[in-house]
Amino acid sequence: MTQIKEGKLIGSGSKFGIVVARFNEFICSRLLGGAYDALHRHGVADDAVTTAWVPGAFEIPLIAQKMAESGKYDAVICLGAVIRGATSHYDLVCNEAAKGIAQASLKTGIPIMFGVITTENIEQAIERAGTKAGNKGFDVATSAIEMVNLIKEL
Ligand SMILES: Nc1c(NC[C@H](O)[C@H](O)[C@H](O)CO)[nH]c(=O)[nH]c1=O
Ligand SMILES: CC(=O)[C@@H](O)COP(=O)(O)O
Repeated sequence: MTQIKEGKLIGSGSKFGIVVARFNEFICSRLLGGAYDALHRHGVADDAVTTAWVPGAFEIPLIAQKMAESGKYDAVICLGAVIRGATSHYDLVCNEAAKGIAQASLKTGIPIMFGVITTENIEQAIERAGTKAGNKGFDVATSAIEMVNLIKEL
């Protein structure tokens, strides 16, 4: 019985697109740094990574899908930070970003990783962007490498 438990964490030879939101840039720049760190530590060449900035998380799915459709990337990493405000806008942005990213990945067959943190307040976002709760950008980039290698083994 063949069992593929996980993709290897070998990034060399693979190409990655990154879509990062400018909204809450203080947080997103740190998520991006974490993603770069993970890719570099796992052997991904600097020139194998292309980063596109978008206004906010709501715009991530479109650019992520364009990157995935281009055939230039083995995986796309999406980074953003949606922090709840005083209205229901938070819920709409979170839901559409998550739904759009998932749909783009299934439509294109390319791993499009959900690295958009959705928090109740700024403190929670800071905790997940390189402090007490780690760096979600690092985590999602590592998962991207695993998914690329897993697909190669199927
Ligand atoms: N409030 C946040 C937003 N809102 C902006 C939207 O994402 C979008 O750019 C705008 O509605 C124009 O289409 N975006 C975030 O990434 N994070 C937020 O907390
Ligand atoms: C998550 C958001 O879009 C947020 O910044 C909007 O804040 P508000 O609901 O106070 O307008």
